[in-house]
Amino acid sequence: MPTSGSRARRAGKEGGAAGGARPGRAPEALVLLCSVASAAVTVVQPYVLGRTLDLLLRDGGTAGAAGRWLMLSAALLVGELLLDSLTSLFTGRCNAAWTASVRSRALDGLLRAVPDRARPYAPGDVGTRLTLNAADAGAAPAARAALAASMATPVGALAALAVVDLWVAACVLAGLPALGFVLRAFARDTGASVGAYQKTQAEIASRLLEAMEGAATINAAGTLARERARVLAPLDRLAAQGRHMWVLHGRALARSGVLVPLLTLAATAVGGLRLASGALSVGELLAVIRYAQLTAGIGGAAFLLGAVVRGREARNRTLALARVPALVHGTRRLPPAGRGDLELRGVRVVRDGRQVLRADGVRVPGGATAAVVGRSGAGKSVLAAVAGRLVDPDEGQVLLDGVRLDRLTRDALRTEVGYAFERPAPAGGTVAEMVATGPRRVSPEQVREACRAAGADGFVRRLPHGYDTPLAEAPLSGGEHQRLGLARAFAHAGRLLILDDATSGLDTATEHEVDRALRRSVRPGTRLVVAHRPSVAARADLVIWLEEGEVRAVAPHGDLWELAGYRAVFAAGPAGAGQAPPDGAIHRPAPEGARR
Ligand SMILES: Nc1ncnc2c1ncn2[C@@H]1O[C@H](COP(=O)(O)OP(=O)(O)OP(=O)(O)O)[C@@H](O)[C@H]1O
Repeated sequence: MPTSGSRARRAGKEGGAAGGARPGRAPEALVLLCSVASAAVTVVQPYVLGRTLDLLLRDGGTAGAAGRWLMLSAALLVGELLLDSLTSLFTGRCNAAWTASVRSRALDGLLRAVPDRARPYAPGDVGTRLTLNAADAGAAPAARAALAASMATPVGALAALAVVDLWVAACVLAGLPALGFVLRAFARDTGASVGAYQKTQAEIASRLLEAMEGAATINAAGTLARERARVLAPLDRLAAQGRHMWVLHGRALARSGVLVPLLTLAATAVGGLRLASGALSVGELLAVIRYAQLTAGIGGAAFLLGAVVRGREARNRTLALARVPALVHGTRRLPPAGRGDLELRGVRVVRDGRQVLRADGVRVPGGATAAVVGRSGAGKSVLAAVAGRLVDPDEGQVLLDGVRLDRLTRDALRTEVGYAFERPAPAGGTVAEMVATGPRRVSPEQVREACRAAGADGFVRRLPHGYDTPLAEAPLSGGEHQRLGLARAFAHAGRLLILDDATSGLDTATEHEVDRALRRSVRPGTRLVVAHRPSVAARADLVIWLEEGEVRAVAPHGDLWELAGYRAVFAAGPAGAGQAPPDGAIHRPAPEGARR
């Protein structure tokens, strides 16, 4: 039997494969082909040039064979230029295709991830991985192809050198190990330093985003200077890491910069001696000097090697997001006539080794509204997350109309179980699109109806372009934003709707109106409402009362209000402290099966 861990890992892999199709080897192969062709032309050029010179010296500048070789030299130059242009074009396309692929795989994995598992990745860190790191990772395949091709020039030049003169070739070959050593040392040292640099970049981005999110608090507390210092604290480390990278680069370039002229000089000396002894012609001397330069040019690979190493580190960082474990969905559907009976059986959730929720035998009958109540940190959001399968419990099961949530298809789960949160994500470009975005197809009329039910229609119509106002241009308060989130949940309501603090920004009167509209105008079903106000609990059919992660009782608010411990929850609560429940609510009986 697969463990939940192995299933989650498999889902991560599946998730990673589903989005951002890999561009395949074609773009890389085109870069390689053009670079190798260009390298071949580069290798042929010195021979043709040397031959042309020898013919010109022999024929004294008269037309004929020398003229043809001259034309060939010119054609090779033009050909090299064209091939270099094509290499640039294909490199750009290859980089773009791989960057898009790596980025979408990472984003796809992140969006499918179990929220708890994605929590360690701070928003700024994710931003850096998806932008800078994804671009570096995307540049690696073309750099790898160019690196392979860059080897073709020195290897081809060395072979050509051996054909023209073995002595000069032996002299150049003797100096090559030193260059190889320089490159190897560079690749080894630069890998570690690039990884550290990328990590620090992400750290600064994370701190900056945190500061932007808490800008109002920072302003109010007058801690701007301290916050600036906190955000920029890793800057010195980043600068040191950057300097270290440049030192490594510089050292590799300097070493190869000394070695290359030395090698060329030695080759020129040996070639000169061979010319003096009559073993080489003037044109051949020209060719061997150029070949020695090209062979020693292997040092230039340091730059490409740097890009490949940087790309490898960046790819690991970016694709770590694609490997965040995701939920695995089953194959079952819900019974069509089900009313939304919800049951938590032996549920246990553990975080950091601590039990944060235990709920056994908790039932909410189909069509009932259950308020989840408890002090801050009691486990209300954890229960809400488990009840709609945003996360799986560590033990136990959650059943909807008798079917385990983890056995449902993704489609069945997301069309039949909806959520609204305290801070809804702004999906879609315009206000109407935000409300319409979801698992169901929603008409403009349904969007307006949902907005009316959520108490959003009035302020939306007062926006500059009404429902077509882009969200970025809509000056919305926290409560208005929340109402749009509610409208989206209402428009897509399935048989279970979970509101996790989704009305905390609404005044009591508006909240009451929304509740009435929810009962009248939204598809009927079971509701689970995380509540801080006694008025909300009083309107619910039953209350799930949590204390320190344990279900203390499941009963109507009226019954529970008799208990001092229950009343104390609201006395300590953030809103509605000390309010008495409306009379009518106290005596309302719980629906059948709701009591424990
Ligand atoms: N991913 C997590 N890692 C560690 N602890 C967690 C995690 N998620 C929740 N917890 C802990 O579980 C407990 C319950 O959290 P939960 O968010 O459900 O509280 P809550 O009742 O909704 O509180 P509030 O009313 O303040 O929102 C808290 O102590 C919280 O720190």
